[in-house]
Amino acid sequence: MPRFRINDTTLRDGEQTPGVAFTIAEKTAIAAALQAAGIDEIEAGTPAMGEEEVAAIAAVAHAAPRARVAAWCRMTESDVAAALRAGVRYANLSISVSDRQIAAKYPGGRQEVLDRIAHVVPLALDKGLTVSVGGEDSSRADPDFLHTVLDAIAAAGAYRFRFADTLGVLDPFATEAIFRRLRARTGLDLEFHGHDDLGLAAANTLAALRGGANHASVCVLGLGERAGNAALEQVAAAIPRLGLGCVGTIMADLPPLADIVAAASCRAIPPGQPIVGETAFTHESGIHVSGLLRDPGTYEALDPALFGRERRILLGKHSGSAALRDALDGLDVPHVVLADLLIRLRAHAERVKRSVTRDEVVSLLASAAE
Ligand SMILES: CC(=O)SCCNC(=O)CCNC(=O)[C@H](O)C(C)(C)COP(=O)(O)OP(=O)(O)OC[C@H]1O[C@@H](n2cnc3c(N)ncnc32)[C@H](O)[C@@H]1OP(=O)(O)O
Ligand SMILES: O=C(O)CCC(=O)C(=O)O
Repeated sequence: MPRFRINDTTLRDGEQTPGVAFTIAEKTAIAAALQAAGIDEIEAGTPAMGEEEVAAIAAVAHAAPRARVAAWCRMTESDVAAALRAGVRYANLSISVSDRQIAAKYPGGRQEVLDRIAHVVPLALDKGLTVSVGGEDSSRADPDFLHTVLDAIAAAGAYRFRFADTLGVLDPFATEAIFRRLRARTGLDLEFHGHDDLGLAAANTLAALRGGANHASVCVLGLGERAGNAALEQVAAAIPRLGLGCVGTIMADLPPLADIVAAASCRAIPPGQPIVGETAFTHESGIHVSGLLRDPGTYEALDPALFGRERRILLGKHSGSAALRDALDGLDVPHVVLADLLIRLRAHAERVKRSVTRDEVVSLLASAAE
């Protein structure tokens, strides 16, 4: 079973979510929760943003001494110098690799990209940093040039290449094929960083792992630039569930971690958010509940207890008689009354537009008897 590394970038790409801005106290609280949840690497921020951010990254490293705390840097000497001021031991040095971005950023074109890698990576290594190189816009890069970049990174002494689907334009089939080619080309560690513009970030991340990546770059709750990144909790839960491999993540710590991040980012967790949403383990439909009451495995792919959560069965418009009987346990309700009660329950649920409580059902039962 391969052991995949879960690298969280909530404090860097997650904070790039429009409108999200963490204080140092929030950053350190998130970092401590990430470490407690067994997250392998924490990308703590962008030191080039200034001395406040440098201090925040230093505080994160202090708050999570057991995780690998990394700084995100552009492929420049000055960004590396800023990372060193933050006192981190790991740096993710990023450079654009698609011709579209290269043309807009680097007057020296592809050669400048290769020259920067050859110059800045050894300089960072000399200063004691462990270096991963991020290829911005890798998904739109010329595959042959990407291979040249991989060779340049390996020659310069970095240990990992981060393939970024910066614009979120990949699908899982293409992603797996790309990673099979990259894996065949290089002995470097490979990381996938996916964006969710098409809602495929988590699926693409899993496809990259299938294809040969051994690191997943993710954000709690799928925060991140624009539509966000792959959600940490989805990727970490899916890897063992799908039999792809194992992770060091402590699943029961994911819901409290999500609560901390939601509060710090002033964003409510959508009720149906996988793993951590309020209704992620809640059932209403009659057919499901009838099956669940006999065997939870009939309609449950993930055991809520694994995530420190509980299964809930709620009454509503789609309830059936098994759910009603279960809710009214202890009350002897004849079959015909139950059938009438179901009709009343459906009408009531439509009126109130929410789940219906047991007390309300008992009142409906009483009014039926009048
Ligand atoms: C896809 C991603 O998520 S990439 C990460 C995005 N993250 C951020 O932007 C973090 C927040 N950013 C900031 O605070 C600022 O943009 C800073 C501090 C990094 C830079 O600020 P400024 O110096 O004012 O530059 P500005 O933001 O206008 O432009 C970015 C500069 O970085 C250059 N650049 C962009 N990517 C890279 C790279 N990977 N390597 C080297 N240089 C780069 C751009 O070409 C531009 O250079 P120029 O100033 O010579 O034109
Ligand atoms: O190059 C990297 O480290 C990735 C940067 C990023 O966030 C992206 O390209 O989406």
